[in-house]
Amino acid sequence: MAKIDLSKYGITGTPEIVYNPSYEELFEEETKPGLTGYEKGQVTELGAVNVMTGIYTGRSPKDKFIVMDENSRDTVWWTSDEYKNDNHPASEETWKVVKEIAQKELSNKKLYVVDGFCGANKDTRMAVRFIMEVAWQAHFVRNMFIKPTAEEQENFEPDFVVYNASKAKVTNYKELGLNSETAVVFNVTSKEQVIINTWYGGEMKKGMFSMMNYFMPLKGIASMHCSANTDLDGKNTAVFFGLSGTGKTTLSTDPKRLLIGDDEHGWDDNGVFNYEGGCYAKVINLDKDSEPDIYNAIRRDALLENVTVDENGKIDFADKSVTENTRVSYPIDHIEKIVKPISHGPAAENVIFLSADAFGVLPPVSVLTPEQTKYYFLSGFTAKLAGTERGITEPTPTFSACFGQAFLELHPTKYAEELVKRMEKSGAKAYLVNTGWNGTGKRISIKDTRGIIDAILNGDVQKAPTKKIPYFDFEVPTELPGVDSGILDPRDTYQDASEWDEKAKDLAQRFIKNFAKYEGNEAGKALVAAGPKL
Ligand SMILES: Nc1ncnc2c1ncn2[C@@H]1O[C@H](COP(=O)(O)OP(=O)(O)O)[C@@H](O)[C@H]1O
Ligand SMILES: C=C(OP(=O)(O)O)C(=O)O
Ligand SMILES: [Mn+2]
Repeated sequence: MAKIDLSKYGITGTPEIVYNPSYEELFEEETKPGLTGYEKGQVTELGAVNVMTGIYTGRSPKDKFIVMDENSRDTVWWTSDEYKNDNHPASEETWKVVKEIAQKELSNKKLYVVDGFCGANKDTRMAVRFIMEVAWQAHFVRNMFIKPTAEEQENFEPDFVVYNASKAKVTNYKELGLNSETAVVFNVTSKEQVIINTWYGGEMKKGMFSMMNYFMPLKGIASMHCSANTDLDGKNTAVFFGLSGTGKTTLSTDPKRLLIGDDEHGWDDNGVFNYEGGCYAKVINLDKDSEPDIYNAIRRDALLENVTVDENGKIDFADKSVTENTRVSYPIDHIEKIVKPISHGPAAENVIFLSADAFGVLPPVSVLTPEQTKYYFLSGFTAKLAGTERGITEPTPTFSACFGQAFLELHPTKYAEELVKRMEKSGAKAYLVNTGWNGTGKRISIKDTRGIIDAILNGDVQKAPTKKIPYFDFEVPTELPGVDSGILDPRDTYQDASEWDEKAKDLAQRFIKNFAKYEGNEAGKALVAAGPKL
């Protein structure tokens, strides 16, 4: 095993480094007798280990900062009064201080170092080195990132380094211009990330996604917050955009298709490729029968987070006393039907926008025109579901540009441009699928949504009779095999269709108001006609 010297990262006095541990070693480390608190892993009845991630059980977007320097100043899409987002600027002085806090925290102790790739394509992937002091965090990144081969490991030169100092705090955060004792800070020039005072694994995973979202579009590659799969011949790719909890992982894991990836992808001249080596599924109320493949992926080497487990290792997936954002990470090969050995498929032919509409207005499926595609992609209307972000405790309607605003480092129009360019070339069709609520007050069933996805992917939706939905001018099918026809027009799910009408007008108004931020230029103004009208 290659030796590693951490003094070049300003980390000194390290008595022991567990470098690129095997799954066996990770298991030993995270369940070692004597571990206490949030470091302690518990073996469950399914063989997977469960850990508690502490106070932070979801991302903390208010604590996300990017160093503003000569490279980032004119490229990063900074938060502003006109368009608030999660790209808060940090000064170079602040960077110096937070990096020192991390170096100090990580010095003089036993550490875990894991190397992995972000991006399945050799030409454009990022080699990432994670340095941390908690064993299960090493397990998490081993699951989520692409594992180098023995030869790649020998010659591993990191392009990017992540310092995870989850046990440290930024005490003088006010004078540093930070938001709290917790900080997640990126430096796109030195290519480093520092994490302080949060243990949530998602900060490492979505952190590197944010960095891919910075570097990939600058190379002309579409960078997408989506899952992806392809047919059993590996020829007919579909991508599923959606904010957290809208169904990317659930719906892309489909025994009739080969999974490419469940969350982060690029689309270049050769097609759609995964950034990751694993999946990160929500497990709240996980049901063996409606999500059998995810359920079966929960075994030895998978890592559960914040799930309620009794002293005998029995799991209660229904319990949300810690958080609704209970999770499992597993290497992608825990799913049987996957593209191997490289998570890659040809250019997408179907592009699906998943929106979990908490208002119950959007039809379960709408066929979008090319202009509507651009409008609804930039709008990114959906609900933030409970738990994934700090402070969100119930489904909260939001406009999250490109269905992943929290991870966009460039202006949303850049992602739209790259996506549309790729879609035009492949002739991809686009659909808006509501995986959220309707007039029944309940969430649309996974069974109905799966039926809708099947109909999109096998072409039935193109043959179905359709009608137009007022205000939005959505074209919706009125009958689809395997789907309850009573839900396809959302008005039919209300006791009184005028209730839908009221809500629809309100939602249309919200779209119009939100889109104003794109109307500053001709291209944005031209799209208004594709949006809702009152
Ligand atoms: N109609 C539906 N379609 C997809 N998921 C649904 C639906 N109804 C309920 N769910 C639940 O919503 C959650 C979707 O989570 P997940 O697929 O992990 O989202 P993402 O990968 O987009 O973050 C799962 O817990 C799933 O069981
Ligand atoms: C892990 C996250 O989301 P997703 O469910 O999209 O993977 C996240 O937003 O922190
Ligand atoms: Mn997911």
